Amino acid sequence: MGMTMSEKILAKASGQANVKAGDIVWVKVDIAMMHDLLGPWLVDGGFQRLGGKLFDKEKVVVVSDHCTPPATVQQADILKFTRDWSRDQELPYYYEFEGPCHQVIVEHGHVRPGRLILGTDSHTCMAGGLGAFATGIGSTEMIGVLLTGETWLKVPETIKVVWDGRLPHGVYAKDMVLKTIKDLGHAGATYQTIEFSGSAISELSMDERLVLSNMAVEAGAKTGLIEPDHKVAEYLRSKGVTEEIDMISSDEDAAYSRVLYYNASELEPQVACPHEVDNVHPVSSVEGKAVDQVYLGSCTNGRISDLRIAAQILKGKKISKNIRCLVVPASQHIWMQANKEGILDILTEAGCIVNMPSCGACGGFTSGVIGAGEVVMSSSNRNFRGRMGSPKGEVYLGSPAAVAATAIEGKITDPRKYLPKEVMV
Ligand SMILES: CC(C)[C@H](C(=O)O)[C@@H](O)C(=O)O
Ligand code: SF4
Repeated sequence: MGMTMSEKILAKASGQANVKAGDIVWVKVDIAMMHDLLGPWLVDGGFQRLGGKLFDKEKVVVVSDHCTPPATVQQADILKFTRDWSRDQELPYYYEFEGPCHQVIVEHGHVRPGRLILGTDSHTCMAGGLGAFATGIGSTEMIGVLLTGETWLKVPETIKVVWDGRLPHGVYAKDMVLKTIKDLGHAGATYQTIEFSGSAISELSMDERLVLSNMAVEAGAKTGLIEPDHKVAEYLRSKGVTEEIDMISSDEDAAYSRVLYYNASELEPQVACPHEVDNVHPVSSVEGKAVDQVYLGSCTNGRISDLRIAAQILKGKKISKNIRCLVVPASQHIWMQANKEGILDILTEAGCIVNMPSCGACGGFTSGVIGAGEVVMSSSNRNFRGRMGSPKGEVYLGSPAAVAATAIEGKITDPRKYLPKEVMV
């Protein structure tokens, strides 16, 4: 019997030739990632009591992103603690104010195919888009990882999600993943890997693939894997990675717990409605719902291709007078690229506010929280009660194109209306 990508990565990490779903394995961790909110200030007590010595500082990456820029004194204190701790531990990889950790660790080349990456954040699974087994762990568990570089994991079963065919104009990876989560349910992949494959997945850019893996956890999955290919290899080379790339793939005869098949050409734009990420409907059934805020950003959909699509839609137009539109590039690097391409000018001329790269508005942590009764159309990944501020607010999730079209009308809008065929991507 062959092995899935998950089984292969966990076999390697546990120093065995073969493992199978259900096995409990001791694994060596390639990258331990923490962010400010669930990082040093939470782990340090236990870490110091148990010796306070990192297993390998080259393999520990810390990113301050949730409390940036700090909106309260407590957040500023957490940020200071994180910065001081990273300096005291002489960490070579501490990033601050650069954007959400998942994007930052991809851009800095920490994410590579075949690696085992554990992070104190549920969307650590995004790194699976490059073929790494990446998953979130709690801060207490992270203490053990920091001290020993090891932990145990149960090898997950894998659900294969096959998307063949060609995506229609105006339909994106976000729509694919929302549809997949609708069908799986928000807990339908609990403790399993989702492996995305098929011709529509191979066609996707790296930016778009990361959307799928990012949201795997929204169906409860441990990680969301995509087989690495030449696009991943080229991306890593462009980031200065010179070592051999592990082009890992699942064996033909690997065992899957479930296989779902989709034809991408039949997909329409999708929207996740309050207050569950699997409450997904075609945009046509929620069109016209008035919103107060539009949010284009996050580690899910704040990348350069997302900002380009929004700029195509908003160029020469104005956002509705009834709303505010927050644009948050997913990293400083993306911010600079968008600036070079004139995208930030287009968006600000349309009336959007461009905020610094951060988790702030996405999770209702710093700037951009919503009040009771307010409705948001967001390009992010979660819409549970209170996600972006008041529990009496409502969050709808859609693609960046749907978000940009909604900004123009002030109500949820089918993006295809604003994407004439010749400029659609
Ligand atoms: C703050 C943190 C617990 C959280 C996560 O783990 O995902 C956040 O990043 C989110 O997106 O909700
Ligand atoms: S989902 Fe939002 S809050 Fe969580 S890491 Fe991504 S940008 Fe930050």
